[in-house]
Amino acid sequence: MLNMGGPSTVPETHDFLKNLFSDGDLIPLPFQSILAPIIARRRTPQIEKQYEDIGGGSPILKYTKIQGERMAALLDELHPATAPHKAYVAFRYARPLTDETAREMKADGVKRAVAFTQYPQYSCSTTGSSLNELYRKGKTGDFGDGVEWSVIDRWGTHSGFIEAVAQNIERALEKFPAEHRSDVVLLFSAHSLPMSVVNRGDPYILEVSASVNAVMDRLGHANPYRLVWQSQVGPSAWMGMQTGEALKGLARLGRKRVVLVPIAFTSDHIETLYELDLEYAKEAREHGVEVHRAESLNESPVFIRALADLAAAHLKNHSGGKIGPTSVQLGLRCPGCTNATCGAQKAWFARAGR
Ligand SMILES: C=CC1=C(C)c2cc3[nH]c(cc4nc(cc5[nH]c(cc1n2)c(C)c5CCC(=O)O)C(CCC(=O)O)=C4C)c(C)c3C=C
Ligand code: FES
Ligand SMILES: [Fe+2]
Repeated sequence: MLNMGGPSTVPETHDFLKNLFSDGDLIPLPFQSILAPIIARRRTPQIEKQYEDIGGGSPILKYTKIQGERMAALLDELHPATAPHKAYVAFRYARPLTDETAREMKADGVKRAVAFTQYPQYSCSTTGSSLNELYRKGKTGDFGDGVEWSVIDRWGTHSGFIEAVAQNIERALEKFPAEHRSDVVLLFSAHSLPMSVVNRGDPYILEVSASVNAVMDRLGHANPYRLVWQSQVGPSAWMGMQTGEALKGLARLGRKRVVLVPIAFTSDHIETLYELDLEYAKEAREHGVEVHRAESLNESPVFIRALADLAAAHLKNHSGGKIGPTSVQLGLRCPGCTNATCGAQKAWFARAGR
């Protein structure tokens, strides 16, 4: 289960940020190995405070373990041919990092593995970075020899995922009086991307939009909605409109009932708990807006069932060389890609299942 991870405790914040700013697939910096520790150190106090404010750390490891254990148990029933199944976590910036997980899988003697991204929608800065890291460790044998790999690289319109999000929206809508419910604006919010990433042809904006469209179809288009973008960092241009500005704009236009919907991350993190709940919602309330947030998927049984369905269908179709070990879409690099690792990664995974 691939994801970025987060500091489980406040003192882990510095290492998390250092790993994040050292990732050239996420943030390409000149003199990266020199600049990354400097930027990380400078940013640490502010981000530590945010993790303190949300209860002393990121819950992503806790939720990923729960999701993985329950998914694996369901999979044993849904796809007994490949049982027993075991979920491992490989985070990009926090423990357990890929090399730690590789050692564990090697010690367990794993021979068949699925790289299952926990980002529903594909971006080269998120899933792409995790796959590049997995490729680097895989090709040097860190996971052991002769492991058959395949990849679940995106699933942003899977019906079980869409159903789980829709149910959480319905629960949030119930907090408004029945007579006002159909006026409530659904404000879908996803982590933004720098325009330099969008403009090289990254698929994330399209895929997040497809998720929103699928959720709205499931809800029968009963509410007006927008997709907006949050958490931009640094001075460069990022995809907009920004979530905070959108909330203020809606207030100005007299649209004072809003459900905020996190759509690109499956468990709580500082962006839901801090930015959405503490910053934006508080500010919006000051502008007279009633805001409720749809819960993150966290332990949603509908969502965990969706993960198991995805994995079962994948194991059925992508084992033993019947069809390729990855989706067709993973094979296409962004038209503007200049990162040689992306090409090598795709070629390696295309062979890894054969
Ligand atoms: C799908 C989700 C995410 C995308 C896409 C994404 C792209 C992206 N992020 C940065 C820079 C930073 N992100 C940071 C934290 C962070 N990012 C995501 C998710 C996505 N990022 C999450 C969930 C988190 C925080 C973890 C948490 O617990 O909330 C940070 C560090 C925090 C900070 O310093 O503000 C940075 C930096 C870039 C440059 C980027 C696309 C290229
Ligand atoms: S940046 Fe998208 S494939 Fe390299
Ligand atoms: Fe980010």
